[in-house]
Amino acid sequence: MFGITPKGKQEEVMALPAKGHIVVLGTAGSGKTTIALLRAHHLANIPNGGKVLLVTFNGALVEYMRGISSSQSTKLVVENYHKFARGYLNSRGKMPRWNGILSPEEKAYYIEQAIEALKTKYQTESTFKRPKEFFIEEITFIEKFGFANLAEYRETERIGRASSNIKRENRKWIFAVYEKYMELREAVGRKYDWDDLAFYVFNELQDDDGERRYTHIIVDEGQDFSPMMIKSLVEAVADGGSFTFFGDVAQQIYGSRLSWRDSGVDANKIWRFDVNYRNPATITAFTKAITESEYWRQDGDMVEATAQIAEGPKPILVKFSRKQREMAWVVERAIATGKTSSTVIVCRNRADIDTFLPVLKNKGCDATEINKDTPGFAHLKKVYLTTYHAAKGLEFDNVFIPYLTVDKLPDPDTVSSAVSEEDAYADEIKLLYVAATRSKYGLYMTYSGTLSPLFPEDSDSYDFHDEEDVV
Ligand SMILES: Nc1ncnc2c1ncn2[C@@H]1O[C@H](COP(=O)(O)OP(=O)(O)OP(=O)(O)O)[C@@H](O)[C@H]1O
Repeated sequence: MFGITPKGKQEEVMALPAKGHIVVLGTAGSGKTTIALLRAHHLANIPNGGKVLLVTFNGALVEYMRGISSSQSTKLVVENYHKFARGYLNSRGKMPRWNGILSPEEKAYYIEQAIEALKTKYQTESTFKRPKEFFIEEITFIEKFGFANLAEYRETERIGRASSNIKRENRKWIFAVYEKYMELREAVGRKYDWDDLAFYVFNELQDDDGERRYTHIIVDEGQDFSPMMIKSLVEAVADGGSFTFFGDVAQQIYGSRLSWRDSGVDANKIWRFDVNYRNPATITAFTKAITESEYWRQDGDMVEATAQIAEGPKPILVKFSRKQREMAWVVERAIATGKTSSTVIVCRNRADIDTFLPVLKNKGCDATEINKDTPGFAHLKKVYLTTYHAAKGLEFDNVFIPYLTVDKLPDPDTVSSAVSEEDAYADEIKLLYVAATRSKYGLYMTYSGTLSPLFPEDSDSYDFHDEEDVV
């Protein structure tokens, strides 16, 4: 499949027996997705073997994987976690046909109602004066861990998070809000939210002694799966089958900061992929500088690249006097590189994509936006537009990252709704890392105004230009 020969540790992982738990941690571009796909095909082709589920986080990556694997095998299913979860609960008659899962906004609403109810009941308790975001984050943590009761929640250690300094005796109040929230949502017939779906899948699987659909389950981008999501997938594997986890903690961008190590995966050895097959050494030097920022949270599971295969120019950062000029330059350059290579403009949010799309179209450029619905994204020689989040797992010859200003990165809305600024900065800087590591060749970054504090300013890992140098 797609003409790649696994090398070194990749080859060793390919040769592992088709049973038990396997954990692969790898740096960006080290072939995690590639080996996940190759291994999935290999397992699906075992004569008389069972079905294989390859599961990942975002929809764009699912499409990308389906596109590059061009598999017709009915024994291999590639989908995102939520599709698996909904499908499974549905097969057990546990998924309401309509409105089964609360949206994040609805979840916030019911949590707020729960806080209000408890505030009225316990008027002197100061915990209830904390902002709603604090409760949302804490309840989401409870859900992602799948604590069944207060005792389990109270016992757990919260490490490395600013919000971890909640006194243990106060956790009962947070748990009370959680229980009230559950009561309120049940009263309106809503069974799940996106963060506790996995908990119900896990419980359902534990009660389900029917035959398992999948003999082998492989997770790609596993760093963004909650412990409960992983537990449920492990539980979904048929007896005698295998569970393989691929992940990169440096690319954990969905804000959970929880570790796969809390999910009970039992691998006797951790495989570390440390050869970067995608980014040239010039880009790896730049992304390493990102990880040396004061905002970057170190994690012992992070794997650094020890070798690179690709070659390319040094990344550039261009400063513009005005945003219009910045946009005009990015559009012009992206159209130029898009004629001969796959090129992407990566934005912090959809609104920024919307500012680029009409300008590109006006210039006759048939740019494609990549989002969860984009079918079969491929490395076509053209211009793509995407968000930092949806770029995850993908790769392009040339990457443009515009608007790297203090008012865009970190995203002000994310910072203001986060429990602590420190946590928000630690999450947002990973977005920059993810975007920069998408490039196989060129990396062009721009800003007008004040540069984002998340950008590694004092670094010789990129070339700085004023707009006069480039226009
Ligand atoms: N053994 C190999 N030989 C040649 N090319 C390889 C090999 N392994 C991976 N590649 C190429 O390296 C690039 C990165 O691979 P892949 O997308 O699988 O990495 P990844 O670890 O999933 O990256 P990320 O986590 O950054 O998304 C791809 O273009 C892939 O084809």
